Amino acid sequence: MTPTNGTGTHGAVLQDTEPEDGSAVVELRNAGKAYGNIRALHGVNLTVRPGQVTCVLGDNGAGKSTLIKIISGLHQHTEGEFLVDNTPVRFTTPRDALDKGIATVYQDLATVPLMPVWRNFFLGSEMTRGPWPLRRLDIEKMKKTADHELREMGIVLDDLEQPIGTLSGGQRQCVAIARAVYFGARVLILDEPTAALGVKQSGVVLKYIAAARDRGLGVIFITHNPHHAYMVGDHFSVLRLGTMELSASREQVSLEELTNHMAGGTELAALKHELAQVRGVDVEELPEEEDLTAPVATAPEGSA
Ligand SMILES: Nc1ncnc2c1ncn2[C@@H]1O[C@H](COP(=O)(O)OP(=O)(O)OP(=O)(O)O)[C@@H](O)[C@H]1O
Repeated sequence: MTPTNGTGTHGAVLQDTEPEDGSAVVELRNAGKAYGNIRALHGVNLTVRPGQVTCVLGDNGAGKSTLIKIISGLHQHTEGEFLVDNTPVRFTTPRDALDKGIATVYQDLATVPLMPVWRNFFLGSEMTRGPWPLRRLDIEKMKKTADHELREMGIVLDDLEQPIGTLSGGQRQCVAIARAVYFGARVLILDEPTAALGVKQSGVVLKYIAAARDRGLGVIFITHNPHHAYMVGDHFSVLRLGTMELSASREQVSLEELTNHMAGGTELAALKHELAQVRGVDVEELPEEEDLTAPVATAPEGSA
């Protein structure tokens, strides 16, 4: 269900230009970004299609935040092209991205902890009723809609009146995902949604990432964790020091290869060698050196 009247202007606006053939909604072609003399991102190719999860992996400082900021309208690219629905764009504010249906769920979630769940669901896009100047918040409708939308995504909460701050981190992520879906996002950018979560909670969030994908959204899932990425990903892009080191579809890369790539095969092999010299450190569980340094196929450009 999508919003009709009275939902304000802050949610992502549903576009009626959904590509029918699974073609790219968002595409970066040789894109890059320099902050003054610092080149944070260079030569990056990324394709986001409806109904697919594109995972962007990378260690600290790899350029993940810079990439998100370009797509979500916080920063502009300084190299290459950024296309939405095959048309080159240059967003100047996050509002431009939202207008194209690109919603970002940041790690801090921008919620008001003491406000009820339903109130946070509509924060900044409240439903109202009655004519001006007697217009008031339509509390009943907001509660009912939030409840319906959360259930549609398979999220069942005991009480929507409870302050959102009392939910677990995973539940809050799920509410944010359901909210973006309701407000008509076509592309959902998730900034390390499982980073601060335990195993069970991460599983719950991964389930809703899959639910958003099944509802036809293109998802960009930013993560450090190759295991989480592999559970839901259709395509994997690994950034290292601002460049894209690997771009491969699920068929082209195994979890083991992805993990080795993320770990930085050569560095980990060197670390294993060093750790082997330290008494009391068991290096048996680490992969063999030849596995760590084995090259992984990089998909040809445009095969995303
Ligand atoms: N506003 C800025 N001004 C100057 N340099 C920046 C700025 N933002 C990021 N950088 C640099 O760009 C590079 C990429 O940073 P970015 O934050 O995109 O990486 P990241 O993969 O998101 O890292 P993390 O996981 O630690 O957040 C880093 O070397 C960083 O120091």
